Amino acid sequence: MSDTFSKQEQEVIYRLIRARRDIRHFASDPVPEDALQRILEAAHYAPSVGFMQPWNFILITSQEIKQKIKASFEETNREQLQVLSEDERKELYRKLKLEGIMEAPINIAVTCDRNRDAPFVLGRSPMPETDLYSTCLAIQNMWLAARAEGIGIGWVSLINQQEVKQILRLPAGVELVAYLCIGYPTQFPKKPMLEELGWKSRLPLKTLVYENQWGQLKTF
Ligand SMILES: Cc1cc2c(cc1C)N(C[C@H](O)[C@H](O)[C@H](O)COP(=O)(O)O)c1[nH]c(=O)[nH]c(=O)c1N2
Repeated sequence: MSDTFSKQEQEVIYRLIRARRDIRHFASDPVPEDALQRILEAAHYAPSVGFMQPWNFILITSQEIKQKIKASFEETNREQLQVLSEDERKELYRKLKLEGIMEAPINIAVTCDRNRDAPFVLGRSPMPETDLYSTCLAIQNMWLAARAEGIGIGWVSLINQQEVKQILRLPAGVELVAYLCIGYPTQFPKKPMLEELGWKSRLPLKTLVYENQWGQLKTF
């Protein structure tokens, strides 16, 4: 295997990054086992603090468990609606579909075992949350690999974390990082749904790059 990437390969990765979407509408077609295996392997190749590899993946297909998670979503979503005060924004929020728990053929809970390799994880002590950040990197790898396979992933954080930890019987020290819905999407929209529906737009990159902020620097 060559250790350089051709122009064509480079284009593929940038196209993939832009084409990835958060998916809430799923078809009922099952996810092939070999594709799921590749997606999980992609996750497992993520970088991690001290090479800790703190993640685990809980595959959920049980209707009963999904229903319990969906109930947690519904309650949390109702609470969030109450937090919104402006009428217009509230109306828009009400229209958003923010999960596909029951429709997605597989749900995956991604966890972080904070005690793995304890007590000494190289590089974690000064920034204790780096094990959680590592787990998020694994999730992004999954998201991209799934997109390459034509499979969609939707992240659902509108759930009660403690309640879901109990439903999934996570042991002490194991944190729930993400609850994901996985399956073939009805479509991959060109833009984020929140952008399409006018909730929020993508910020211009140049407003986020602080060039020469210390004055004396000429170049980065
Ligand atoms: C940590 C975290 C948590 C959530 C999300 C994402 C991430 C990274 N997103 C998806 C989010 O709305 C989406 O990524 C952005 O709107 C941008 O859209 P694309 O992902 O580019 O399609 C998300 N979406 C949703 O419908 N319900 C949810 O609860 C969440 N929660």
